[in-house]
Amino acid sequence: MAEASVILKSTSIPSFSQGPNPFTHRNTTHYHNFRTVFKKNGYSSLNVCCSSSVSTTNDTTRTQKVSWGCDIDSLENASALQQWLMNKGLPPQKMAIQRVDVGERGLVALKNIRKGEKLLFVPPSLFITADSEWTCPEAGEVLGRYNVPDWPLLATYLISEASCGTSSRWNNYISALPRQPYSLLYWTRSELDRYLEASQIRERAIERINNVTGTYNDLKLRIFSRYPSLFPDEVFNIETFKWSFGILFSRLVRLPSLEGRVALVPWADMLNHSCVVDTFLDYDRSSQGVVFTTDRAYQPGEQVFISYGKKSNGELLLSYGFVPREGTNPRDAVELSLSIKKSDKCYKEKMEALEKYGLSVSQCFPLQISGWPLELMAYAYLAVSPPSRNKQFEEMAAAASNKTISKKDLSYPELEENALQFILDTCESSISKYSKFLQASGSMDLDVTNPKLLNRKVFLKQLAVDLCTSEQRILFRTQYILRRRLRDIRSGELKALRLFDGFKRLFK
Ligand SMILES: C[S@@+](CC[C@H](N)C(=O)[O-])C[C@H]1O[C@@H](n2cnc3c(N)ncnc32)[C@H](O)[C@@H]1O
Repeated sequence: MAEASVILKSTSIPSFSQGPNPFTHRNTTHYHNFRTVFKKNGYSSLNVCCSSSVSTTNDTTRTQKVSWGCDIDSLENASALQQWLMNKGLPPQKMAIQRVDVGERGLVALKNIRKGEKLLFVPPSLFITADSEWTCPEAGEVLGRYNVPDWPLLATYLISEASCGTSSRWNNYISALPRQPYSLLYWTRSELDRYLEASQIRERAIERINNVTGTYNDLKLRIFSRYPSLFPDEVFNIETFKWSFGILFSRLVRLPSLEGRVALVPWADMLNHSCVVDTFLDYDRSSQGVVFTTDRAYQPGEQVFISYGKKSNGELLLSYGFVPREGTNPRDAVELSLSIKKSDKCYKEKMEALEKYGLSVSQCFPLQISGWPLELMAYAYLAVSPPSRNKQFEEMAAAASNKTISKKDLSYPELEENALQFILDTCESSISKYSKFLQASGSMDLDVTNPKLLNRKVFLKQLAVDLCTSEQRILFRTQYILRRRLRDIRSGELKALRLFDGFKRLFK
């Protein structure tokens, strides 16, 4: 099964458009306690309870107080969901929703499951897609007239259905969704600045929050404000949009066998992620349902996992709100931001060359424990190139871009040492930012008097500490490799110099 397609995909939503954005994990038992404390103390920044007076067809329930979703580990709502799904055509399952160590609730094997077995078989009548029927059809018609793309449409649909309470056919599903999905969408700007200052994920989170806010503002301006009786502020507001986008980021599935269509697939979305598992959800034409094929055997009582895709810890935190335990994610990566110095004599020429290939003077490249991409080295060559190299600027910029098929494996032996030193310097300055945060984190936020706030801070800080520790680990490894390579180059040069001196003396 093609990986990119089957992941529970995330998307950045630059106002009404969607750009896929890949994702992975494993054992995160240690978060469980934090989450439990966090929830038990009742913190919820998103108290999405609305009591709105809306007079649309079929809307008496909208006038009642509606609570959206449930506590993340609520089994009561989950078993009602399971029962409802069975009544609506979900075939008998070899798994059941249970409380689990990794991921709060998950699907646990009831019987022996073989490797290579197909599971789930969720029929299309149970998917939520952009074509699903609206309990309030007038609202659906309006969005249809405005050609709202899938993501904002589904976000609005979820809110609309949630506000319809028991009149919605999805009531059981929505009641079992988490009231507050744990993604970075729910972090405030000051929390992002405080806890994720060292990590590039902070920028991604800010961008995502801005995209969600921009999408909501756009919908409000163009549609909601024109039809206030269909889309009242009390129901369709930024808080509820953050909730619905949080649900989409953490649960929406892209189905490659249905031309990459996106859908919420109840039941399938109770599966948690593992980095060591290599199986994804997809639509199976022969059985006409969403399935996945196990890549290992499970015994009764064991939690069954899928993969959300090959994602770094930062990407998992961004969309899913968890960080795998250190060293367990082989796809983990950290973004290193390289920049051309303003004082560079060829700053303008280099900038122009980069812009030609869709890059900028400040560019991020992913480092992994196993190494760095060729594009990063090409960028470093450009950054350290003297003016005499200006004929090669374009070639370097092209190789630094992943948008071209030009030769990437550039070799400029005379520039190599400077290029590696440039990457090392950037890497070390990034390491020191992480060290500063990790050292300060021990004493951070102990002064909070409000216990609910304290729990939230402890929880978010722990996530940030775990993320920063894993990202710093990759940087340390990169630092080690760079230092070794530089030492080899320098000792090779030294040898050559000694040899040259020896020859000189001989000829004298
Ligand atoms: C598709 S849902 C899976 C079902 C979810 N556990 C539930 O109870 O609704 C994705 C969410 O599950 C949790 N999750 C999934 N895999 C996890 C893992 N390996 N460790 C911790 N949490 C995980 C995260 O909260 C994530 O946002």
